Amino acid sequence: MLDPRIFKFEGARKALGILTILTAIQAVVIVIQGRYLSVSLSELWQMTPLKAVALALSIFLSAFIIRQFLTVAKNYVLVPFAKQTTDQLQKELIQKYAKLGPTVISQNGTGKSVNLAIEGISQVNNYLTLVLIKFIDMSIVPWVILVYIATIKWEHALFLLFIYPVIILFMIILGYTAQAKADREYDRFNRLSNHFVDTLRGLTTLKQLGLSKRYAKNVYEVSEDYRKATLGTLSVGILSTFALDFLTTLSIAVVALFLGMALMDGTISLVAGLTILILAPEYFLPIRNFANDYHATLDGKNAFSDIMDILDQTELTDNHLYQAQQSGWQVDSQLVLENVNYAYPNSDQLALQDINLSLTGFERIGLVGTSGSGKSTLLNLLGGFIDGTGDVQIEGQRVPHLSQVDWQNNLQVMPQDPYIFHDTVRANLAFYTPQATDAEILQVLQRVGLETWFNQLADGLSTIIGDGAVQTSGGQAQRIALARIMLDQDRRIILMDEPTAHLDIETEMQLKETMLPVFNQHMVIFATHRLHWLAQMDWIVVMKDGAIVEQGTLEELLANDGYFVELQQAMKGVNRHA
Ligand SMILES: Nc1ncnc2c1ncn2[C@@H]1O[C@H](COP(=O)(O)OP(=O)(O)OP(=O)(O)O)[C@@H](O)[C@H]1O
Repeated sequence: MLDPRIFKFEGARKALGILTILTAIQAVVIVIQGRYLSVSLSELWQMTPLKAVALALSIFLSAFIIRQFLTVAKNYVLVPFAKQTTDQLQKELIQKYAKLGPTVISQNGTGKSVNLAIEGISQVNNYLTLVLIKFIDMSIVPWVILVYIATIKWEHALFLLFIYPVIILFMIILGYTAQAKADREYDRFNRLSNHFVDTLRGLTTLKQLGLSKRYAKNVYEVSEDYRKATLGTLSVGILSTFALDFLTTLSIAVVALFLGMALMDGTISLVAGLTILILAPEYFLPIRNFANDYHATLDGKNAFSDIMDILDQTELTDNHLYQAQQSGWQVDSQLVLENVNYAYPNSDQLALQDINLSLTGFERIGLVGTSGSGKSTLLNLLGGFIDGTGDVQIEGQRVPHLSQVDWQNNLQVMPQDPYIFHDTVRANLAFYTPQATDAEILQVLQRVGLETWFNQLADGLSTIIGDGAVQTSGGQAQRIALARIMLDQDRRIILMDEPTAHLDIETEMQLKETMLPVFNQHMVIFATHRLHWLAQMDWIVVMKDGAIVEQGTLEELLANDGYFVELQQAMKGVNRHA
């Protein structure tokens, strides 16, 4: 019912402790309220003068007011706790995304990941605010009332005690059905989120292919699916509310019947009978409240569980094992991978198998292979975003993976679609080098050929670019990524994942001219489908189905007349038609 991981949060025990005390007081107050309402009614029924009933009435009224006051006080304790917990959860989740890296996002999908950090957090807040109080109420109030009723007439207490597990059983059955429906709804919602983000991302392609209408229909169908799943959950929620109300009302009616008979027999006084009758609905109220809100907050429970699962993922604690002996990657530095394997968590196939690679100093290494051969996975492994099994040594130091802080401090990355942050030109360029001066940034802008573009910007280096501001073309984004690399003199390893794949050949050639000098004094690992880059590489690694099938200089590979030559023919064909 409650995820025990809630108790891990700061202030949880204190808040729950205070809530428990307040609820216990409230339970006693409910009993007093019921008792004195019965006394007042019974006295009034017997025509006792109002003055004589005044004390009982005022006790009842005071209990009533205190009860309401305690409800407010409980919310006063819970709301800040829920807010603080969800704020902390949001911060931790985003930090965890940053620590776990891109793999966690690709596992969950971008839509779901974003959704968890925004909508999921508000659902968790709702869940904590609604369910916690109800849960504590349910754990305390009925039992205090039951003990009191037992002191009046144990038979009724016994009946109420027996009926309780029946209700719980009923709730569990309906709860399972609701949970299954809510899980389905939650899955659909995540699918919808991912679908929505994919559609937005691919809008240009869809428009170009004239498929946007068909895709809009697709989005409509996924939304419809989600709507139906939501209605399915709601219908179980409504059914369960109805069933619980029916069952509790029936139980109260049975109690009333027995009380009526006992009154007629004279085995119970009017005050005692009325007290039991007034307290019986109070006995069932917490479980009814809990059940009602439980269904309404199932999505919050699911979001909480998903967020906690991500937060519970083990982080690497051994990322300081490699201690750089010299300042950064040098001409004599060496990285050796021996028999390295890697499988993505959601797949039982090896995406990298038996990788043996030795990289030294400022080499330029070309990574080639058909689509899906494992080039990006190998770059991710070298970047320390994923860890495989096998033997890894940096400068002779054996490490379990490359997620080593000192190693990653050498790296610069130039992906296919460099991300332009919604920030100033200055911040976007001085990404690796926050200390860069304006003069240095301007010089680099000129070197990468962005001068004309820059001169048109309204606020110079302070102009905001990125999503929702000044947009950049694919070529401009690549130049910005290159400028980031140029500004940094310390990081000497550049990982490039088909950085020119989206560019037309003219832009690519212009960019190539700017890029080649940057390769000097760097180790460059360059995954590409474009043949003309290979002539600039010192060493070429040929991949197929996750394995390195050949490696050597271009001349050696050509002389071998093996898979590389076959691949080259195929690439030539593609490149010619590109
Ligand atoms: N996040 C992922 N989860 C599961 N499998 C994945 C994931 N990313 C890639 N793969 C699989 O791993 C294999 C290697 O993919 P990878 O992206 O490394 O190939 P690639 O050579 O870079 O392809 P491309 O040239 O098309 O970018 C493929 O079979 C791919 O389906």
